[in-house]
Parts: sequence; C-alpha cells; structure tokens
Amino acid sequence: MAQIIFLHGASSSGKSTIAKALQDRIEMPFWHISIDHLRDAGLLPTRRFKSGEFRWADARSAFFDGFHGSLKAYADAGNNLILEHILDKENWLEMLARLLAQHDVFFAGVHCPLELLVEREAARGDRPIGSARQDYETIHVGKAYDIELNSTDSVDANVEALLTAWRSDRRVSSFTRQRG
Ligand SMILES: Nc1ncnc2c1ncn2[C@@H]1O[C@H](COP(=O)(O)OP(=O)(O)OP(=O)(O)O)[C@@H](O)[C@H]1O
Repeated sequence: MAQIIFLHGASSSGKSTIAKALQDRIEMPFWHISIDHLRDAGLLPTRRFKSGEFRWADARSAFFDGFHGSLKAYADAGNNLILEHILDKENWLEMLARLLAQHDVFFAGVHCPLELLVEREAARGDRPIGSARQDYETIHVGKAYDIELNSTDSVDANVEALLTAWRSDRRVSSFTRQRG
C-alpha cells in the first residue's frame, strides 16, 4: 500500500508551496505530482492549443483520464505521492477514490481568503484570471478533509500540522467515506 497525501485547494491557494516544503520534511520518499509539472515540462502542445489550432476542449477529458490513471499506476508500483490537484469535475473524487482504493489517501484541504487568492493570481500573471475565484466558490463544496490548512498560516506551521495529522492514521475524509 502506498501513501498518498492529496493537497486540494484553489489555484494560487499555496498547494505547490506546501507540497515542496512537505517533501523536504517528511520521513519517507514521496514523489511530488502535479499537472503543472507535466505542463511545464512541455508534455502538451500548449502553443497550438492557445493559438486555437487544436481544441483543448476536445483533448481535456482524455488528458485527465490519463493523469488519474497514472496516479494509480504510480501508487500500485509502490510510490508514495504528494498529489496537488483540483477536483473540478463532480465525479473525479469518486473516480479517484475507486482508482486509489488500495492505498492510504490523506486528503488535505488548502484554504486561502478570496482577496488573497485574487491578489496572488494577479501577481503571478501565469494563471487565467478568474480561475482562483471560480475554484474558491466551488471546489470545497461537499468535501470532508482529514485536515484543513489555511495558507495565511506559515508554510512551516501547515507542514507541521499536516504531518502530525497524517502520522495519526486517523482518516475521516470524503475518500475514506467513499470506501464505506
Ligand atoms: N504561505 C504563503 N505566503 C505567501 N505567499 C504564498 C504562500 N503560499 C503560496 N504563496 C504564493 O502564492 C502563489 C501561488 O502559490 P502556489 O504555486 O503554491 O499555489 P498553487 O495552489 O500550487 O497554485 P496552482 O494550483 O495555480 O498551481 C505563489 O506566488 C506563491 O509564492
């Protein structure tokens, strides 16, 4: 059984920042997995999607199905994962819970006040304006977490709190509930 720590929060909420600090601190090797890494490594023909030559809407579903399947493949092979991701389709939680049913999934909600999200999104300039707000209003609805973090707290404090909760083996999140 692999260990999976899933950081779930709006765009710009601080998932990557926490994931990197966590990977530096945690007592076992964990791979930090994010769609950002695939995009930044040049996996997608981003320029041609942006130009309209290819339609992202046509490719999106297969891309995410592949990404979700790859998480199962990594975990089934025995790799521990720090996953940062946004569940922006209603059935994704259920699907991931099924794919990762053999593994210990610790589900962490990463929160950030809306004004700060909007400020960070504008300062970064590399995310579509408005996605943080849209995520903020939707992605946490109906989700139960093993821990809820707020990125107004320091990164160190969040990592410390997460590690304490993760080590406790108490799992009460939507992932655990999906398993009945
Ligand atoms: N605790 C923090 N204090 C100050 N700035 C922060 C903090 N956490 C994140 N940031 C800043 O906010 C921006 C977004 O952070 P980060 O990349 O970690 O968010 P994310 O949730 O992974 O975003 P995305 O989903 O869009 O990739 C970055 O510029 C980062 O430096």
